Amino acid sequence: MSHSNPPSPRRFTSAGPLTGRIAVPGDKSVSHRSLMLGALAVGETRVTGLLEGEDVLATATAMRAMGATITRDDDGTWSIHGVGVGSLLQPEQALDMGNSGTSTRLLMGLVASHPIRAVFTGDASLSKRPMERVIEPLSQMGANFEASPGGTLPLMLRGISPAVPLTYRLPVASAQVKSAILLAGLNTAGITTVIEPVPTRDHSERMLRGFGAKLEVGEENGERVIALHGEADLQPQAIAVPGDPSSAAFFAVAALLVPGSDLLIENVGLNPTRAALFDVLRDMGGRIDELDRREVGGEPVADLRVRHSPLTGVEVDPAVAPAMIDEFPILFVAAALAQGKTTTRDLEELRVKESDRLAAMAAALTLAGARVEEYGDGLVIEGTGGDPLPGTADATAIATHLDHRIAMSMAVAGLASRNGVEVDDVSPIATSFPTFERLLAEAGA
Ligand SMILES: O=C(O)C1=C[C@@H](OP(=O)(O)O)[C@@H](O)[C@H](O)C1
Ligand SMILES: C=C(OP(=O)(O)O)C(=O)O
Repeated sequence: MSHSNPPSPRRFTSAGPLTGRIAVPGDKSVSHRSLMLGALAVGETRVTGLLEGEDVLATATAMRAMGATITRDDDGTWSIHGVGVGSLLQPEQALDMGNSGTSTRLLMGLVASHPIRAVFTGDASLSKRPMERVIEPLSQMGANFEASPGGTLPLMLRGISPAVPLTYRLPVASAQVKSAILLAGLNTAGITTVIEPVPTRDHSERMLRGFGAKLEVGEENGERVIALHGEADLQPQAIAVPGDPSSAAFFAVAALLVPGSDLLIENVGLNPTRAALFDVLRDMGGRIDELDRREVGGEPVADLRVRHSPLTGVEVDPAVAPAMIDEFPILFVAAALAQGKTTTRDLEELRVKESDRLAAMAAALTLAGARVEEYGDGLVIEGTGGDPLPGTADATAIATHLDHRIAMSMAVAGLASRNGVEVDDVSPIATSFPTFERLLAEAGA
């Protein structure tokens, strides 16, 4: 789980166009939440299309350690027998969260309002990420923390029951912080309220309602107000997880960049709080058509037909950033091959993901021959106008810093390069998209 294995370097080179149809694995955010909410419902929740990536498997292991029975049938359907809100057991060993920020922060919320103690550990990347953003509101609800200096993992959390309901205005746009508080609110008498000045992905709200929690979403002074009624009774569900738009993003950009490509990506989740990358790519001139729009598991989905297109640089509106927060690394690759300049700003949050994604992508694209300027809060990229990037020299490899999205973004850059791009370690890709390389091969790249 924690990537102690030796790194697996890989060179990605231009091959043929991407064609045919592929299906990307299930959405990571929805998969985590299916396991967590299933573990809190009494009875059997069944989940199809669950992402079987390391991050989600870390959540499954943690929920088992706290009492849920979680199994996988031969046909790939997952079954979760939950313990009920308020009945999580104290885990006997430390919860190893691997590389996963979502597992860590959301589970901290769950533990916070149960009378149990849990130790959270993670890999070298996760151990640098800020946890103070959840420690602060969960402490206000009554939980007690012993964290490493700077509010990082490893940390010990002592939950409390009854916890105190909280009204909390998010100081950073973060679905993980919002979700941690709402999950803590499930076992807290009274109403727990989160105020979001900037809307973030709303899977928690949709799924909490789907599981039968009483949750109201309103608007006050232009801010979203989410109120959860505590001591909830969750009902088991049948969940079909839509394909992950954050995974589809790599194939969409690859197909736009590689001449001759015409690729169908099936069953892509297009929740408006997630899908802004596809709008930005269309603004850049990308031919991305939505076919057969429908609903899967309470989320809008469509098949995406993506054709090679000349792209033009754009100024990305900071207001759309939360709806494409994980897609900036791959957008930067698209920008590196567009005609003219792409400007991004207000992206400080990218510095506290699995890596500092502004610094990592600026260094990586520069090494591959792109023209990139790094600022405190964003990148400005002058594209090649469609010419392939030079690529990396034989003895140099892109540093991925245990960050799956840097590895996959630079793999796509390799497909659109003259000499190929060497990535120092592809093993982190298994955290969110274990079938990435197989699907690249299937699509002909
Ligand atoms: O709630 C979630 O499932 C996620 C929220 C986002 O993180 P932040 O809340 O830190 O922005 C995102 O980057 C992450 O991949 C998944
Ligand atoms: C930021 C990400 O995930 P997490 O925060 O769960 O590690 C991501 O998948 O890009």
